[in-house]
Amino acid sequence: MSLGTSPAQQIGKEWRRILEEYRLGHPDVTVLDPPDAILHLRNRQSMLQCVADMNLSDSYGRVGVPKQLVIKRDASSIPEAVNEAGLRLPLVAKPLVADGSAKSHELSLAYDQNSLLKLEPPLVLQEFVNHGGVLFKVYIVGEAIRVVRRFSLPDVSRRELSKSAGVFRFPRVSCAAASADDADLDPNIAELPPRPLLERLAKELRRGLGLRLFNLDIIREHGTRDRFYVIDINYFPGYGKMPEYEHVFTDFLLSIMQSQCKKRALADQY
Ligand SMILES: Nc1ncnc2c1ncn2[C@@H]1O[C@H](COP(=O)(O)OP(=O)(O)OP(=O)(O)O)[C@@H](O)[C@H]1O
Ligand SMILES: [Mg+2]
Repeated sequence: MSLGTSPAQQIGKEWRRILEEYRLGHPDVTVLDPPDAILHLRNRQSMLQCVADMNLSDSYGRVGVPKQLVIKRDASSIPEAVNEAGLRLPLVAKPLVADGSAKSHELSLAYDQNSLLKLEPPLVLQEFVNHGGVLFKVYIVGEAIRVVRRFSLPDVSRRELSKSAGVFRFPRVSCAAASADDADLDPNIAELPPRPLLERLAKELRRGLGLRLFNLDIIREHGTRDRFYVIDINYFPGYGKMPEYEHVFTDFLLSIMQSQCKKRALADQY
């Protein structure tokens, strides 16, 4: 093992080598998404970079990422780093690595400067954006897009913030959160993001990430109609929760087969 490489990274490398060897040995096998592009989503900093670079803004709305900061080590440096970066409390602390393990989903909300010292790097600190307690899960399967509403963390008022202190560890919201589709929600918050905006976002992300099977968590900033933030992107999420998943997947796989057949037919002509 080379110095500076963790066992997990080493296994990851070995796994990629095996996949690459298999791909080269079996040119007829279709690779849906390349392993390197998938790995890009395993780090909460790099996962949102594509959205940040895109700076998507049109007449339908604006899509960005919450202001964030990466802390690699040393919790004692956090308060100063937060001040320098101009991040406003409360902050969501997320483990830097998002590898699907239970640990990587242990998120917390830090309300005050002192509580920042209790956090455990490596992590990403993200400004908490009030969003009316509802988030949108946007599923991408090739060209197809499906959106569902989910309950999320409630807003934190200025008054509440001034009275609160400490680190609040919160459970995995997406597991507990039932569908918010039938709930009696504020229509301004519950309204799905405009379709044309989602289509542009999905198209740019497919291209930028080089992936076809992923989902994103999007929130609408409270008090706005058209200000959106992407807070999370996952590779191959639980598609069982996506409406019409059987049809969407069948169409996706069929379209891939058809384009492969066309390519082969063209290659045979020459
Ligand atoms: N910047 C933010 N502002 C407001 N709420 C946030 C923010 N980041 C995360 N949350 C809340 O925390 C929840 C979990 O965050 P996130 O999706 O990043 O973590 P996760 O562990 O990858 O979750 P999962 O994989 O279950 O979706 C979100 O669903 C949302 O309710
Ligand atoms: Mg999420």
